[in-house]
Amino acid sequence: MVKFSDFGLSTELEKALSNMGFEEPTPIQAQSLPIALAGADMIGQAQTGTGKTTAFGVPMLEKVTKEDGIQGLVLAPTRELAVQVAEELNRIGQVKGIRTLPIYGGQDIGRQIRALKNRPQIIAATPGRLIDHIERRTIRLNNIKSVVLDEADEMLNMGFIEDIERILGEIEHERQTLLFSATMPRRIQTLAEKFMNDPQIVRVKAKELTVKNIEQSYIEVHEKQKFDVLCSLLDIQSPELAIVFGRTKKRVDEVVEGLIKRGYSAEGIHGDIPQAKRDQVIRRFKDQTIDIMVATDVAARGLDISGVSHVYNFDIPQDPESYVHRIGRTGRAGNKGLAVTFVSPREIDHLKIIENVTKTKMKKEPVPTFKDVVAGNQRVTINRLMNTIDKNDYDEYKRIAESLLEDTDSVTVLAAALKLLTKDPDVTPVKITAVEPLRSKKPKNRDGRNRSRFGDRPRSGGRDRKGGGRDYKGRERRRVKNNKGRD
Ligand SMILES: Nc1ncnc2c1ncn2[C@@H]1O[C@H](COP(=O)(O)OP(=O)(O)OP(=O)(O)O)[C@@H](O)[C@H]1O
Ligand SMILES: [Mg+2]
Repeated sequence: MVKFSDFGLSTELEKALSNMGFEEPTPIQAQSLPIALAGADMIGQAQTGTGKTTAFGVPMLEKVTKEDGIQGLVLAPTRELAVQVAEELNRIGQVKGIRTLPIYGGQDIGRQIRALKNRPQIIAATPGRLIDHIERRTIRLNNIKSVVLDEADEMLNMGFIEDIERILGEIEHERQTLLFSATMPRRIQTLAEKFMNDPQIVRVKAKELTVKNIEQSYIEVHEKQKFDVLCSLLDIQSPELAIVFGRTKKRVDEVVEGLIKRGYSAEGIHGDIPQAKRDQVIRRFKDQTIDIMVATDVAARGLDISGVSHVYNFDIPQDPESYVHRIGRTGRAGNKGLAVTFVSPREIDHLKIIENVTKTKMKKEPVPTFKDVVAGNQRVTINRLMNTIDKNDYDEYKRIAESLLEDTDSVTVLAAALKLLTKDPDVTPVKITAVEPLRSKKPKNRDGRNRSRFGDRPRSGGRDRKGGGRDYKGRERRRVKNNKGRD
């Protein structure tokens, strides 16, 4: 068995990893640590939730010193991911006194400039905001020793290539470059050839692109029925935490509104929601104040939130990569997860393409019936009742119970109590604007050029991660002109 102590790590980092409860390295960590620690450039591909952050974080943290200013740079496609990577690197790097600062669009730039005065050694950034800082000369990259492109393929999808070229152009001196993702479309090769120095490729061998511990199924459902089916599944499966993915921002807004109307605690996240609110939604989801997060693909990549037991694709994802990353928000670090994808009858071909590329098969499940929902709600009540019995904290009710049982038999009392406790299926009317089914196309055109014909996705790779007009004005204007703007 490989151990973290096999890699000659500094005692501080080895201790940090054991403090985090990491007993042994995951396969991607075991395979990439020797290469990355030796200083080589590397491309790492491994399934979602298998510890890629630590696989690149540890070599970077070993390389930087407390002095010398900013020496490590991680680029990530979304703001939430930049924040999360910074948190993880801070947790590991703390013992060595290494600080990582997240730098991302939508957050007050003055606040970031002040935070930079604390002299972090590592920056985890989204490309757009980093360029703002480079232009303002508030971040200098002349001491960078190591660069990581996390979710590199997604940054290409989003049209960040020019930004990345520009950033790496600022770091032309000798540096180590690492590139990580769960999916590696061929276009990555071009990026690697251009920016990396003879990179070694580490692929954790797996038959499927998705992890085994996620149970995958699909339900063939007409567009108009989707919302009711979602509510039925939420009642039947009662997820600990669930992420519902929708195709567009409007879709996300409408689903959130509908869920709230029917009494679920849900909030949405997409590119038009102000960053402060986005941060709040993630926080509230993490601490389980809300238990459903509805999102566009902005939340599909990299997010590691423990307790996410279910992923629902309210709309089938655009491409197989998106599917892999979306469902990968559950079933992380060896935990189990369940992913259900809604497919309208005309989208079955598209589903087959996803199955072929990911080399998986989704199990077809029937549309749940009213009876299933009632049974699901009853199960929830019984679980609650059993939990209460376990807690043994109901002495004050015992006397009332005894007096009730003097006049009525126990089965009747219990049945009435169960009925009272059990939620009726909520049929409050909810209207969700219908969208056209996704037409299947050969998945070869992934550069986003044709995306506008699907739903209301913006043209030109414009997934959905726009900075909301808050970024540094000059850049925002230029991006609008270039028709690519996010972050
Ligand atoms: N060696 C380890 N032992 C146990 N848990 C680990 C280990 N390494 C990482 N983890 C945990 O596994 C979870 C997933 O890690 P991480 O977010 O790095 O996955 P990932 O491979 O980057 O996934 P994605 O492709 O979705 O970005 C995290 O909660 C992390 O703390
Ligand atoms: Mg990751």
